[in-house]
Amino acid sequence: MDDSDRGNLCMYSSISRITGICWEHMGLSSTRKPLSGFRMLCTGEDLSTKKCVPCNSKDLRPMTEDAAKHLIRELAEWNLINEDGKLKLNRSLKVKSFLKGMDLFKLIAEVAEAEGHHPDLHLVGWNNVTIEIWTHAVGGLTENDFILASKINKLDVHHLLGRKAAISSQHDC
Ligand SMILES: C[C@H](O)[C@H](O)[C@H]1CNC2=NC(N)=NC(=O)C2=N1
Repeated sequence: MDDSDRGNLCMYSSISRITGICWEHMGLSSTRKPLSGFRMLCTGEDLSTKKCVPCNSKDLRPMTEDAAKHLIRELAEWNLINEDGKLKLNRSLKVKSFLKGMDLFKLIAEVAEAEGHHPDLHLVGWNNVTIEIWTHAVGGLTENDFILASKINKLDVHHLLGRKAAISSQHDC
């Protein structure tokens, strides 16, 4: 092991100690080399600058509830739900009209297509939108889901939302 590896090892072990969450809890592929491919445990802001990975990676597996509870703290406006043992990200918002709901879906769809990772979108009672995100390929949550949610938070959608929802979304950190 040369000096740079030793330095990386030191950095890696100190970071994993700080985060207290080993990276395999993050639902990342185990084939990534820890030293070179270590992905920092990110804040909501950092997540929006990351890119989703293809979900057909054979090593991808769902992250633990502890890891999800840690990451959700960085994600304003989103909730962690457990549906029959399956963890999902969930966000609800009111739109001004049914058509504004469709416009919101279109904006979200463009982000999802760019990431190759897709939410479940619901529009009920004409103006109630619910977004659910989980990684279908593994039946749970992976980092992809948090990245997509963080990028959705970045969308400028105030003009589409009902007054109350718009005010709360303006307080996004
Ligand atoms: C190969 C590609 O990664 C898969 O088809 C993607 C498409 N979008 C996806 N989106 C979500 N939420 N989960 C998946 O497992 C998934 N798989």
